Amino acid sequence: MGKNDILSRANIELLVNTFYDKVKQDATLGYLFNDVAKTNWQVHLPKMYDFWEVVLFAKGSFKGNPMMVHRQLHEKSALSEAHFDHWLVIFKETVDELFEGENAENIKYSATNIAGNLMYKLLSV
Ligand code: HEM
Repeated sequence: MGKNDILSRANIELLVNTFYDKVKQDATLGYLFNDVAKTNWQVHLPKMYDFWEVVLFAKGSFKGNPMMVHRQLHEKSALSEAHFDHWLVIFKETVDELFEGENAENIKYSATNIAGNLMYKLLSV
């Protein structure tokens, strides 16, 4: 039996929840959320559902400024290429664990582009 594709908001919620469950406990990334940003997960998770709904389905209501948020984070505690590479590994791994199909490929592709863009703007001085 193959897996299903990412087709709904509920699917995005599962992906995002599973991804951040790993990130929270991750040796490379966890402290940035837990100790540096002191993330309020009840706020951050719904924001991320909105974000990916806009990226994947071009609908929804994400309001935010990812560039500014990551720049502020970077100023508090330096981000490196290794952080972004690892973020992407966990993200792609989580997508592949749960889903399969055109949108699953699209979301990995978008994540790679956005990560590359953030990295370029934050890390190339
Ligand atoms: C080095 C890798 C990354 C780290 C350590 C990181 C960390 C964070 C943290 C700490 C926040 C703030 C959470 C809070 O409000 O407490 C955040 C917000 C966010 N991140 Fe990342 N992030 C990374 C990469 C990415 C990538 C690659 C994407 C998109 C593909 C992304 C999308 C977002 C979005 C949309 C927000 C919300 C921005 C807003 O509130 O306006 N992040 N991230």
